[in-house]
Amino acid sequence: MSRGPCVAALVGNPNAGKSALFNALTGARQKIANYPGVTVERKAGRMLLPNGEPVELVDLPGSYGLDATSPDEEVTRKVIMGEQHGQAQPDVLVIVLDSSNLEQHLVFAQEVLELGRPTVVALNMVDLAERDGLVIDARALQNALGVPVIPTVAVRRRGLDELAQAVAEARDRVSETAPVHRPHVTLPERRLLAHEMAHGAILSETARHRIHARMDKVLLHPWAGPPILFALLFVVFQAVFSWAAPFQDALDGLAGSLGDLVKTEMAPSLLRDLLTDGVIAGVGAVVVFLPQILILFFFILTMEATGYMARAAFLMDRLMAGVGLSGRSFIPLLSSFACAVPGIMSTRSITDPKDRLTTILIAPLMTCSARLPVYAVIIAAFIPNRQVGLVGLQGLVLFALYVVGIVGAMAVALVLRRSVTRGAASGFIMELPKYQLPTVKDLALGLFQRAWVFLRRAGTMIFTVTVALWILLNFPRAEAGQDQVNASIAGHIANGLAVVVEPIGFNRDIALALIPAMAAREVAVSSLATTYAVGAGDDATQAKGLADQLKSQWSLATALAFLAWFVFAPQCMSTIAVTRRETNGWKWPGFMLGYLFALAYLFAGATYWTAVALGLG
Ligand SMILES: Nc1nc2c(ncn2[C@@H]2O[C@H](COP(=O)(O)OP(=O)(O)OP(=O)(O)O)[C@@H](O)[C@H]2O)c(=O)[nH]1
Ligand SMILES: [Mg+2]
Repeated sequence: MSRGPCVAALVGNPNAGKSALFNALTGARQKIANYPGVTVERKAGRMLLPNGEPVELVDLPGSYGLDATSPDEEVTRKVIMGEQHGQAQPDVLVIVLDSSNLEQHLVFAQEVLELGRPTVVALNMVDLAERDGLVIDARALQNALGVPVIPTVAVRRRGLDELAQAVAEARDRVSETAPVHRPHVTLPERRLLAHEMAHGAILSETARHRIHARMDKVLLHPWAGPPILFALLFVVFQAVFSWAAPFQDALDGLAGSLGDLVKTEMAPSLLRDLLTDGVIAGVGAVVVFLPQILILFFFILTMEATGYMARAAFLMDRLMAGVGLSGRSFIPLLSSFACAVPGIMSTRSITDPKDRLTTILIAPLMTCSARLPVYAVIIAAFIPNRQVGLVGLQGLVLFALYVVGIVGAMAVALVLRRSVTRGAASGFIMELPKYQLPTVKDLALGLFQRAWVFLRRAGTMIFTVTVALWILLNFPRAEAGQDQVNASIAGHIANGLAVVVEPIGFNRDIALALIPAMAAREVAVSSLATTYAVGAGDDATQAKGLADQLKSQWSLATALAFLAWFVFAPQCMSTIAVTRRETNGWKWPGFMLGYLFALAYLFAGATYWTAVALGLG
């Protein structure tokens, strides 16, 4: 028997709490959320056995069976079977069961047990079972399954020591005994057995979950459900603007006084200009949107944790089927509102390859959080902060931009499913997770992680690109009386590109911002801020903020065209890279770039000319 570090793997149905257990046992911070299909890759961490011995613990994507049909389930099967490259076969399998959903989860559990490997069972979510009025006899289940059964509550760290102890004992048995092979049974037989075992283990059941059933009746109602979802999203976008305002003003003020401080304390020099025009004006222009990002994620994380998000997927299933997608695409598309990169990765839970490809191709149309600073800067500058009836106009415009992205994605899906990714929509079965109140700790941790990601991007990529742009904007130096931006290298390039984008109403400054913004969309904001700061030179106009600069230099028609451009334009290197990885080649990322740029150009142009015709030019 090999005596390398012991390897244990967490296996089970989706949404059983595997990642929550993994985090609790290893101190990792894997994403957990209250819907199936969150984990799509294996992830290893280190946990300690009670005797202090380290064990490699592997978190796996949830699975319904070992005959893997989707790419993420394939990973689970391979790891369990020891066929995954670079991953030692687990010595111990930890089956994670949702105790309030026992019968269903016992089906896959039996299939894993039939492998005859050293196994322990974590009877997780016993708190939810109790809440729903279920009392479960872990002993009876242990006798029925023939392996140790440990009740756990991953999110409250209950039962963790006992689980670690059971893993240690199972691990010791590895070296002593040869594997016992269990008889192989068919799926219907497993279902029947699961039913019997679940009923044998459930001691009592009261009808406490009636409230939740009633909530589902309303929230999932074919007529009442969608308006509720719509209204909820509407509130979210109102909040993004109105709640963030005071915080954003404070940050804005801070950046302003920081710039003033540098200006008064340092002698005029290129370094001083780099600090004020590049770092503070440029990077600062992006950082001030942190409050908005956090408010958006507060809602997303809350909806995920409560179980409402999965209901939204259920509601959208019919609409998705209409354009040839299944409700399974909903979760990846939803994740893309945060960022298309994890969104595209989570398409691994989609079984049908064409379904999956279509979802990957339209994911960048979902409004990712990197677009928020771009939209917000333009909206704040050009859309008056007025009430229209009960709602604010700025929030309404933001909401509309999100809707245009979604409608665009659905239209593209419809076309793709009838051409390049032709095929029928596949059926959709998703178990609905239980309603839960989000824990303050998880919510705070999730927000902290988002803030960290955002600030790290600002400090690394956005900072680098902005400084590079500042250099290209400052050299060669302009002669007296000449415009510095026009004289610079960046200005020359921008003037060239401007010819191409002039027909859609874009000016030189926009052309200049679009190139560095290929790295990431927020860079458009920092680039504009830096360009205006450099262009203004040292005179009084520099005191003006970015919003005032935009207002004085752009027409409303140009601003609207710019917004339309960013709904479609594929300005994100990471998305292209992840698409290449997930589709194994350059064909589909190339296709994605082509069709999105074409749409961006078309829609920005249409917006511009319509606005001009309406007299907004
Ligand atoms: N109340 C309660 N909630 C739990 C427990 N364990 C996990 N959860 C919650 O259940 C949800 C699912 O947990 P995850 O850890 O993401 O589930 P998973 O098994 O990794 O799911 P996939 O990655 O989709 O396969 C999350 O909202 C967790 O906060 C528990 O013991 N009690
Ligand atoms: Mg998981």
